[in-house]
Amino acid sequence: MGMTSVLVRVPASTANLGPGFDSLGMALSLYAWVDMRPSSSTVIRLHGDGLDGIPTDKSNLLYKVAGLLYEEAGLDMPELEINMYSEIPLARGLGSSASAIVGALVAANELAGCPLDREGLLQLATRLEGHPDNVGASLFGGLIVAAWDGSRADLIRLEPPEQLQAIVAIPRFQLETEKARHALPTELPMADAVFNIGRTSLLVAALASGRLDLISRAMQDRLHQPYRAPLIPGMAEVLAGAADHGALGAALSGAGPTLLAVVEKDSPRLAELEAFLTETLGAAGTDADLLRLKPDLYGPVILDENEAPWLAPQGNRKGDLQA
Ligand SMILES: Nc1ncnc2c1ncn2[C@@H]1O[C@H](COP(=O)(O)OP(=O)(O)O)[C@@H](O)[C@H]1O
Ligand SMILES: N[C@@H](CCOP(=O)(O)O)C(=O)O
Repeated sequence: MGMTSVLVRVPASTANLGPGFDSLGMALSLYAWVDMRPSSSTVIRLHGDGLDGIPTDKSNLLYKVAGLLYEEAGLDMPELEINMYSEIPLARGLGSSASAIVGALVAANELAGCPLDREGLLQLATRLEGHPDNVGASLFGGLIVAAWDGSRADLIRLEPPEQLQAIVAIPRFQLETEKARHALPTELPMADAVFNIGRTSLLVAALASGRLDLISRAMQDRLHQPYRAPLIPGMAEVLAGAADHGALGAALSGAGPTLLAVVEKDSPRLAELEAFLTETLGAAGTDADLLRLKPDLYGPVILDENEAPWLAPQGNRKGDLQA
């Protein structure tokens, strides 16, 4: 017997972490909330202005994903009342679509009496998103290393180093993941493939063993970032200079346009790094908003329905870390 209503909070994610294209991801302390309950007719409410333009009829992603969960479980889907609020900006490289997919899957799974375990949810979510890095991070929290062969995802979750935090610079324009994937070549030189295998392996080992000193070199990439850089004015300069301004490493977040700088907790150079990010992007004509975030360690969390953010006015998001 399932629950009669479910409110779930799901973290954003940053995919790739540089070289780990479609394989590495980290959950971030920026969230989406999905509430789902059976109803006499289907109603979808999107709260706040962050989800403007998203349909609220049965073509909505959340509704369709809930339907797939019921289908996978071999159950009839009831009409649903769905409410969602999100802090995760759309199409900026912070996994908004993955958080919506994971939120809808977890909520529908709870309503249906948990026919799928988390592993089953990962397989379904990866099939829907097409790559496991964002959905894996949103579903498990922390750092994830994943592989996908088109039909099966294998994933290991790692605890992020305690000292690791992040600054994201979010440009004020959208870049659909699909468009940023079309910028990629269909073939790569062998030397570039070898370069990425070395950096990805080193990055996973550095993160697993807390070798923060290696992160900057391990986050280099030749597989996707050089091809996506022309889509984001100032990106190449940010990636080249961030380590000189106090970052442990820097990468394009997911398919962009957001840029991720990994920083050490309590670093005295955060303000210097933020000024560098804003000025470098600004000089290239890219206005961006900065957030200080932590890794999210939990993935989806079921909350009491009174904790829905649409029940209370939202303040402006400033990020989690101390200035
Ligand atoms: N809550 C939601 N409901 C419906 N569709 C959503 C929701 N969140 C995201 N999406 C869809 O996902 C798209 C963004 O996904 P994508 O291009 O992969 O970028 P990202 O995942 O980096 O934000 C949006 O333009 C929208 O079509
Ligand atoms: N590995 C994918 C990640 C896309 O992430 P998103 O947050 O931009 O949806 C890619 O690099 O295309």
